[in-house]
Amino acid sequence: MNTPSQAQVRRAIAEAQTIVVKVGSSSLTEPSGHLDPERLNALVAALARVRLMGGRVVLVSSGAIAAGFGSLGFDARPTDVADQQACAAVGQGLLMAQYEAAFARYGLRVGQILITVSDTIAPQQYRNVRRTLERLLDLGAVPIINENDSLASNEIRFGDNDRLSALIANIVVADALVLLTDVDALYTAPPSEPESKRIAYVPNVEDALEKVQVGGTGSNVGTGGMVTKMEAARVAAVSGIPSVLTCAANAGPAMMGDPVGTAFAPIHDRGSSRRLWIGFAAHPFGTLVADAGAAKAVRGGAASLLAAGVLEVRGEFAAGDAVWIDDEAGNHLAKGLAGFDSEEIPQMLGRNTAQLKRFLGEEYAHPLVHRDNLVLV
Ligand SMILES: Nc1ncnc2c1ncn2[C@@H]1O[C@H](COP(=O)(O)OP(=O)(O)O)[C@@H](O)[C@H]1O
Ligand SMILES: N[C@@H](CCC(=O)OP(=O)(O)O)C(=O)O
Repeated sequence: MNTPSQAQVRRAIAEAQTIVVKVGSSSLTEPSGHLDPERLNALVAALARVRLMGGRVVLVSSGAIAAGFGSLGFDARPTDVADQQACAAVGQGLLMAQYEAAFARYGLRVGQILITVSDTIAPQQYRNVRRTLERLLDLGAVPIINENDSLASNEIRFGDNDRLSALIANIVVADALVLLTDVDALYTAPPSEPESKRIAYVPNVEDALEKVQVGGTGSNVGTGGMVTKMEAARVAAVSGIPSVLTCAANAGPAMMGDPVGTAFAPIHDRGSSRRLWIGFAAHPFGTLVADAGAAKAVRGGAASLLAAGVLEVRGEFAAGDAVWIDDEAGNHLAKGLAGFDSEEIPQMLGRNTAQLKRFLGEEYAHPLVHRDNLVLV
């Protein structure tokens, strides 16, 4: 696709029918671990305006831990996982109560959805998330999403909501992604560096990743810093979704297409949201090692991975979990959703469909990974 101009990208954002907005902890809370209702209300005013003009708005809001730790007696954001889980349990309720009241002033309803990483992996959960979001939007409500921090642990969590917001943008087939944080734009280096300069437009975020010096969080409540925001902008861009990054105070102008913050152009046409989901969200639990023929077929794009072409299975996974498909040299060829549990697979290896049917039964005469569930990497 041709690279659009900055004006075209800004216009696409202004005309977006469905828009996903992500706001970070530092934009909603005080360093003391309490909500800042004034800033939250100002954000809601900007979102309500878009909603009342007919836009479909999905809010991905961080801030549960940062809104909860103060009232539980912590001086700073706790680092212990159980403390974080407890703070999130308290803070998420406070956050939603404030959002509910703020949106109600505009006659708008909100609906809370809390997501864990495992919900983004399992196909059935993925479908549930999509269906609930679509129905909420059809009913005119504003879905408010956060990671389910009370059930997340360090080993398996998004941690920040930046990447989650890009995945949500895919699920709801958003026309734009807005990343709101505590800096007004992406800079050539962390803004604390005296030489850093604002970047108004990024035509190709993959190229920019090499040129921009990105750092971690600048606040004591945020987590991902600019690294995860760039990753979110990249996922959106390769999914065909334009994005804009700015501070929460600029939410209104950013959604109106004004030249604030940093705009990121889409770099591909829009793909199937399910495939993007597999490619970006699903964490592989194991590996299927393809022989040379199967590797060639998978690389070619349109083939399923058949048991006849698989040499080895590694790891423990259930049918529907994501797995790597590697060649014999250990290179990742693709990511896909397994059609069988890992323990069922060894008896299937090397057998063609007729043999699988004869020796193991009809239910085994299927690909290990169907081509509809497979994404090249
Ligand atoms: N190149 C950069 N341009 C802008 N900000 C950067 C850059 N590198 C690092 N940062 C830091 O990223 C921070 C925003 O990330 P974070 O604190 O995680 O915010 P949030 O809580 O909104 O997710 C900024 O405050 C800034 O200090
Ligand atoms: N889900 C967590 C988000 C953690 C976090 O700090 O995220 P962010 O502010 O987006 O970098 C929470 O609500 O506290």
